[in-house]
Amino acid sequence: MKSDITSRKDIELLVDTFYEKVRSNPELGYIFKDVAKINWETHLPRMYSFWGSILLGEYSYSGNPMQKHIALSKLTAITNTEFSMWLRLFTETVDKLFTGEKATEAKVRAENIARLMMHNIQTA
Ligand code: HEM
Repeated sequence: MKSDITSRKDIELLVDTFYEKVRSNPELGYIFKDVAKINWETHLPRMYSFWGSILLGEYSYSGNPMQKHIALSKLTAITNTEFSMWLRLFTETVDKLFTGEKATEAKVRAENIARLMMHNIQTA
């Protein structure tokens, strides 16, 4: 039976599963591989900290995601199409693995941040 997101282990499972999907997605994978040339060994722990801070109150993340995504959008198109796909994969991952208050919060926060990112990219 599925349960809620309650531990660092849950966050790591969520993030790992989500980025597995992202990496093999035709619309998103190349942005990470070819445009940002991501180092997964550093990116994944940053994302554990990001979601751990949002959902578990860890205070372990420091960074400026808005600035990073604006910079990225100058290198490749990041439009409603890419954001919709990102959100679809994120929602699918949360729903496949978890259920509960934190699981819902994860989806709501992702949607709100995505909306703000889109707005900032479009007006940058
Ligand atoms: C189309 C949608 C998105 C794409 C293609 C995308 C892509 C990327 C890429 C390539 C990076 C690595 C940047 C770098 O290290 O140079 C990154 C970092 C990051 N992304 Fe996204 N992203 C998207 C949406 C989102 C959303 C909606 C969120 C939050 C809910 C998010 C949160 C983050 C965070 C926290 C980082 C780490 C920033 C840091 O290094 O501190 N991203 N993203």
